[in-house]
Amino acid sequence: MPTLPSALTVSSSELPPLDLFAAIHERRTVDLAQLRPDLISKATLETLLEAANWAPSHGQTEPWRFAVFTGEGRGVLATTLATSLALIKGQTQPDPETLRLEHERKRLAPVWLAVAVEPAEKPSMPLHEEQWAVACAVQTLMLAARSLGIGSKWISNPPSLHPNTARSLGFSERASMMGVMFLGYPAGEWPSGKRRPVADKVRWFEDESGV
Ligand SMILES: Cc1cc2nc3c(=O)[nH]c(=O)nc-3n(C[C@H](O)[C@H](O)[C@H](O)COP(=O)(O)O)c2cc1C
Repeated sequence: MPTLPSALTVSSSELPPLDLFAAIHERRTVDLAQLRPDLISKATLETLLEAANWAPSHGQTEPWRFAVFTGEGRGVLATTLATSLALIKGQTQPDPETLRLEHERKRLAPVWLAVAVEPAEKPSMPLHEEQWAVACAVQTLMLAARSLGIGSKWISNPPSLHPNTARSLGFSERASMMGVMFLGYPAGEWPSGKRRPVADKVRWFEDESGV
């Protein structure tokens, strides 16, 4: 089993962590319907958040903010997202059926996270750079999760980005949402992935010899 820095010691995963390149290639977005109901321990979640906290940020602003929802706590996120959806539709409150469905959906994954960006006051950076840093943190978290056999999905639908969601979940006045995520152990095979060739996305400027 590879040695991990002490802050990243795995306390609850059943399998040895995947190495970095395997986790990169095999990280896959999983669907809610593909998850086992198994819980993810708090120690494991702390390991994943600690990994995310090592993302880079311009000016060391560390603008990533997370809210974690497990167990009954998932209901807080469900009610918040249903209310944000109602506001988007010009209603003041969610209708009971939407609320019920949202709560049901939240119970399909053992862990949900809300992801926000809180731009630093000083040094002041362009918002997009702060958002890029948060995206780095999310990817780090998803790779660490994959390494421990945990699937993930990042969702950025309108309710997850709505200002009501940020305020209701207690993020600061300066913060704005970057979506929600869920985590869970997949029930069966990992979904397979596909990418167009990287060569189509890269131009090289180099010595004629190619070295
Ligand atoms: C910034 C971001 C936002 C995303 N938002 C959604 C979303 O709202 N709904 C969704 O179904 N998938 C969303 N995804 C997941 C992508 O659909 C998924 O990453 C893509 O299909 C590639 O699959 P893979 O993650 O298994 O490689 C998002 C991914 C990223 C990076």
